[in-house]
Amino acid sequence: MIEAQGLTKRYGPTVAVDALSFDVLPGAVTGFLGPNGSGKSTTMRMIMGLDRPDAGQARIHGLPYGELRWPAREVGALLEARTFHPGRTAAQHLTALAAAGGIARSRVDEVLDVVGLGHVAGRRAGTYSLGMAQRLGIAAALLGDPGVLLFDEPVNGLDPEGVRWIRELMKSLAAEGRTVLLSSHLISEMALTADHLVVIGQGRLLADTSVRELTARGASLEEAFFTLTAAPGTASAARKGVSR
Ligand SMILES: Nc1ncnc2c1ncn2[C@@H]1O[C@H](COP(=O)(O)OP(=O)(O)OP(=O)(O)O)[C@@H](O)[C@H]1O
Repeated sequence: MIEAQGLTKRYGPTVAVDALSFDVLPGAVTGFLGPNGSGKSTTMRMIMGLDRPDAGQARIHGLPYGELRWPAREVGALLEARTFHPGRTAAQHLTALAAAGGIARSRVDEVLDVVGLGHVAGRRAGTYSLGMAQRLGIAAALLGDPGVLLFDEPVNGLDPEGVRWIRELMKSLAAEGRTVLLSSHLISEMALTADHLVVIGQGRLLADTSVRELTARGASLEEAFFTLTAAPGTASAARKGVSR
């Protein structure tokens, strides 16, 4: 389980995340939706202990990331693709991560197979396409077999087969009882993948509800999303005004 309580992050005058509270429960895919710049990545970074909140707290299994005993075995995240050394092979990259995280070496081959990179594991990761790099990032997230997983835009750069693969992977991870938080800009994809949604705008919570409930508010999930995120003065809000 992930808990965010009053999470707040400022960058100078910008309030990136504003008193944000939500829980992410196990056994479901929770979609994390919001317009560009609404604070999704910053929130995920605070959950993973990479950014320090100015106020509030994020906890995983009841503890801040920094207090987890074996963090790599409790939580895995894909926050950015290409966080590997380009000169290392995928197998070398994952082996180094396994050693640092106290994870058995045998997991490296297992996760390479799960993400479909087994046949190119000996190639330098710097030569990978964006889609292959995303798969390597997912392999790294899965390496410690963690119960909590965060994925920031994992379908970026993936072809249709890859997008479908991600959808099925997310669902199967949730079906195994894991906690899965997934951000994406693709609302249609979210409608197919997520069970629950946390929607934010300008760093604030706009909705914390099931996909079914939010979809029922409008003609489609996309319409419901636009209605929810339409801030005064935006093009989207103007469109709404005209239609009313
Ligand atoms: N390191 C930083 N320094 C200054 N401002 C930042 C920094 N990181 C994020 N921000 C600002 O914080 C706000 C939230 O950004 P964030 O990347 O968390 O949003 P996001 O919802 O993930 O966006 P996107 O969907 O475009 O990836 C934005 O206004 C962004 O410009």
